[in-house]
Amino acid sequence: MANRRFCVGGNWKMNGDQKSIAEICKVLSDAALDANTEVVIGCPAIYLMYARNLLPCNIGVAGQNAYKVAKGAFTGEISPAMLKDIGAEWVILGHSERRAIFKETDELIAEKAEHALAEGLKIIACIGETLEEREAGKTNDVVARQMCAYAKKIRDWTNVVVAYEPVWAIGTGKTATPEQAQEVHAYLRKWLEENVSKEVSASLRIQYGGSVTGANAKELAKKPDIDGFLVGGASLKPEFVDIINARK
Ligand SMILES: O=C(COP(=O)(O)O)NO
Repeated sequence: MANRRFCVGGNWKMNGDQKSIAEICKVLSDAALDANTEVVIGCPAIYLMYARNLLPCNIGVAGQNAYKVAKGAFTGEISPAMLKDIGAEWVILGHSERRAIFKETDELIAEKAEHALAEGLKIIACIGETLEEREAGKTNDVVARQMCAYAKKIRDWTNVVVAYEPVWAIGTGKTATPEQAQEVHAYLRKWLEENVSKEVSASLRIQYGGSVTGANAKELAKKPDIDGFLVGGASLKPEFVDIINARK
């Protein structure tokens, strides 16, 4: 396996309340987690400080979105500076739900990435194709287009993790096979080498996301270009510990 620290993110999306968040934070705090795996929790913004105070410091917390400027008249938005101010070290950007439901464009997401990095946050930059795009044989074209938009704004990839999340696998139970996921991850590694640098291609962690569970994580984790996961539904359950320990 390449020398990239395995990184597992939980994306709680718009789920949870104080009681359930305290419960899952206790499960994570009490669990014997693989010290070689970096763990990041993407918590709803309103509960970030609460989760930050409940989780041990070896588990990072992430916003699930942030705007492209530090402050101003942007009702309802939050900024990377605010995330940092309350102890969040990460932000998830470009999730397919932000793209599909909230109509975020490649360009806006890339501007958000640029600003979040400039503010000192680490980012999980999401990409992924729809079922229609895959069935039309356009998977590589789509992820290349999305990566190109990020690459126009990202100068230093040190604090970037990319999450490849095929939209057709998110929340559907139709997980990409390890071979399907590895094929796209390998393509992304090649794209990075050709369009960014050999060093970034070798060092950048690429997470897989889309119906990852405690039952399928180990097989996915065996693939050489899968460097972790971005987990939705299963990150709200105790089985998230098994996913974190997939390489243990
Ligand atoms: O959206 C996802 C994946 O969600 P699921 O694990 O529920 O498919 N990660 O950001």
